[in-house]
Amino acid sequence: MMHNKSKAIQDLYPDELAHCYGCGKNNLDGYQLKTYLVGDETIAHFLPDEKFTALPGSVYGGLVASLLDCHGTGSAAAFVCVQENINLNEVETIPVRCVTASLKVDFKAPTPMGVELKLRGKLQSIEGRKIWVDMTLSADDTICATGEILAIKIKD
Ligand SMILES: CCCCCCCCCCCCCC(=O)SCCNC(=O)CCNC(=O)[C@H](O)C(C)(C)COP(=O)(O)OP(=O)(O)OC[C@H]1O[C@@H](n2cnc3c(N)ncnc32)[C@H](O)[C@@H]1OP(=O)(O)O
Repeated sequence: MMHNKSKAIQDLYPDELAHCYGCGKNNLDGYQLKTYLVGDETIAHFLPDEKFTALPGSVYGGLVASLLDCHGTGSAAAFVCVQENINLNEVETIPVRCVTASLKVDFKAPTPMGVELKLRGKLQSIEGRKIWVDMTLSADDTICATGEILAIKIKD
């Protein structure tokens, strides 16, 4: 997948904060989701293994929520950097880390197995340490789930 030359947000997390099961580069058993800042939105792709089946042929909702969770915190960190004029192409590690305070998921359609899923994130607003991001998770051209996250920027 081409995402210009930018690194994934999660690959910029410092090693001591890169163990998340959903997106930590240092968690070899985890999903290792990769979120990229592309223009004014964030993108990630994920192909679920069959073990994440709910009903035959469809992806279990907990995985969908996990992907939105990790894409949301990564997106929030990226949007804070944009606001603070931090160029992600010029840093070795990202100086911002966000955790999930609240996550809302709406399941719109069954998420099919065997299709690469696409996650997109758009900044809704930033208020102090609070960052709200709107997300979609799609398979081909169908939006299977939408998500809204409130992420909190961790204090230094
Ligand atoms: C130093 C390093 C630490 C290590 C970090 C590990 C990072 C890696 C982890 C990787 C994770 C990967 C991703 C994952 O999976 S993260 C895993 C799931 N998330 C968690 O486990 C987070 C658990 N919660 C907390 O740790 C704290 O509650 C946090 C850090 C979120 C805030 O506690 P903190 O003491 O910092 O701040 P605050 O309480 O003053 O709140 C701040 C503002 O936010 C508002 N608010 C809060 N909650 C809600 C809510 N539910 N709805 C609406 N609003 C809410 C609150 O009113 C306030 O607003 P205002 O009054 O200012 O207007």
